[in-house]
Amino acid sequence: MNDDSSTVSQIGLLKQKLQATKTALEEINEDRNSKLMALSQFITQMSLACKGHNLELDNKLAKLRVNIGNFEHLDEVLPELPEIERLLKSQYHIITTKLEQGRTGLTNFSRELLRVNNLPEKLSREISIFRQELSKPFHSIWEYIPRVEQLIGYYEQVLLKRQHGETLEILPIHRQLSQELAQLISDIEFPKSQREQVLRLKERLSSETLQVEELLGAYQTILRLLLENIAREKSASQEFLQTLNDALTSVRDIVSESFSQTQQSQKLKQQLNLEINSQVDNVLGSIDEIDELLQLKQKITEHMSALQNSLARKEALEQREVALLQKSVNTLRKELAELSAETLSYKERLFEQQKINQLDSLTQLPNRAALDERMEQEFRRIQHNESALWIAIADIDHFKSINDSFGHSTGDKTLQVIAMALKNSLRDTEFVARYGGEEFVLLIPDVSTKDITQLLNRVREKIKNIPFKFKNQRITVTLSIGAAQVLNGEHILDTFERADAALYKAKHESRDRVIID
Ligand SMILES: Nc1nc2c(ncn2[C@@H]2O[C@H](COP(=O)(O)OP(=O)(O)OP(=O)(O)O)[C@@H](O)[C@H]2O)c(=O)[nH]1
Repeated sequence: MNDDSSTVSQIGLLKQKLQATKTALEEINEDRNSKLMALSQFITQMSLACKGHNLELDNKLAKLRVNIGNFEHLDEVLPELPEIERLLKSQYHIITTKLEQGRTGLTNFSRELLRVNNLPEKLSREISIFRQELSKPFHSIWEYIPRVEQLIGYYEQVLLKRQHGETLEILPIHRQLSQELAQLISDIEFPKSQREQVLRLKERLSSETLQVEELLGAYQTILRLLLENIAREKSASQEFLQTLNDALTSVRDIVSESFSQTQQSQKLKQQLNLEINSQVDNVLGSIDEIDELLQLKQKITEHMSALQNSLARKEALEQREVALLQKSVNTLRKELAELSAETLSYKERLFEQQKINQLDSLTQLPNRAALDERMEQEFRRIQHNESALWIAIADIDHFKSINDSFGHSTGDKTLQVIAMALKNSLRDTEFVARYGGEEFVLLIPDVSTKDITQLLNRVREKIKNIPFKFKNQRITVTLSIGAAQVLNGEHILDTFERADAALYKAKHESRDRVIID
């Protein structure tokens, strides 16, 4: 009984141990399975991260993932591991090299961005800091991507700046080009209809706030206006030439028609003359031959009626000739009247153009071309009647400072006021032209050496007394004037040189004065 009971208790104990072992085994299995599951998940993540870099590695990781999920195939996993490890190492090396290359690429690209002209200071500073940060190596692709994004952002800012032109600062070369264009515009005479637009353009070209795009636009506009003018002038000339050609063609047709008609009439007349002569001969013959008075009378009457008939035909022919001639003359007159009207209007247009070409568009004073012409005329005149002629060159003092302090358009208005004042201070026989910039040339005939100083000082004082007020500031504008008289035997251009030298002296003797050579 005791043996039995001890056996039973041992079995019970063993049962308990077995149960405990079973439970422990189940726990081990559970633990193993959950670890394998975690490992499988890790491999899944890893294969996702590596996917696409290396096909062999992708396959191996996929197989590993499947085998790890299946305990029976675990021993197939182990031999694969060293190979997977090798592939992973090589992949790491490849990625590190690529990241390094990427970092060099970003560094180079950011350097190029920094070289873009006129980068805003803030952007340039940001890119420099970015470049400093790039000096540290990247450890993963996740560090690389934000850098690329950052650099793209900088690039966008540079592009935007270019597109909107917000900060495309105007360089000295642009300023020089705009000054040259403004000067060119001043030298070209535009028709009245375009003057306002050209003046506005000129104002913008001299403005401190001029943009590069505006400069390009100005070039484009001026070219367009010039082309329009050339086309208009060309078509006006073509029209005139066409009218002239048509008129000449119809004159030629009329002349040749009337010539051929005259030739035909001439032939007919010759025939009629022959007829008339032979009829007169017949009359004379009959007088000689016929003695019988009655018979003679009859014969002569016959001849006379034939003669009358021929004379009437001749008269009709001559009347037709006169009528035709009259018609030709009328047609010719009409053609010539039309042609002369056309010529007159063309001449007026040419005259208008010539006037435009000789006027300075800003001040409406005669320009340099007009001055050259007038100097030649005056020179011829004084050689002919040996009278006096003075050339005076007047230059506004420190004009640049007016532009600089109050703006170019104030400078323009000042030039207009001074031009008007100069014109009004001269007599009809005297002449003033805008020579260029802030320089004016006066041609003064028939004034003695004694009076010229007084006259020019009066002009100088007149300008000085103009009450200019810019930005509520009273400004006195003065002139320096140099003058010379054309001497006997001297060419007028040499006189001009002397007047210019006198002006130079006036400028160097503290300005606001007249110096006579
Ligand atoms: N507003 C305006 N300025 C002009 C025009 N033509 C020339 N100028 C300006 O005239 C100025 C002439 O300057 P400078 O030659 O240095 O002479 P200045 O300042 O008058 O000095 P001085 O002649 O030595 O007394 C320049 O700034 C030109 O840009 C124009 O049509 N309009």
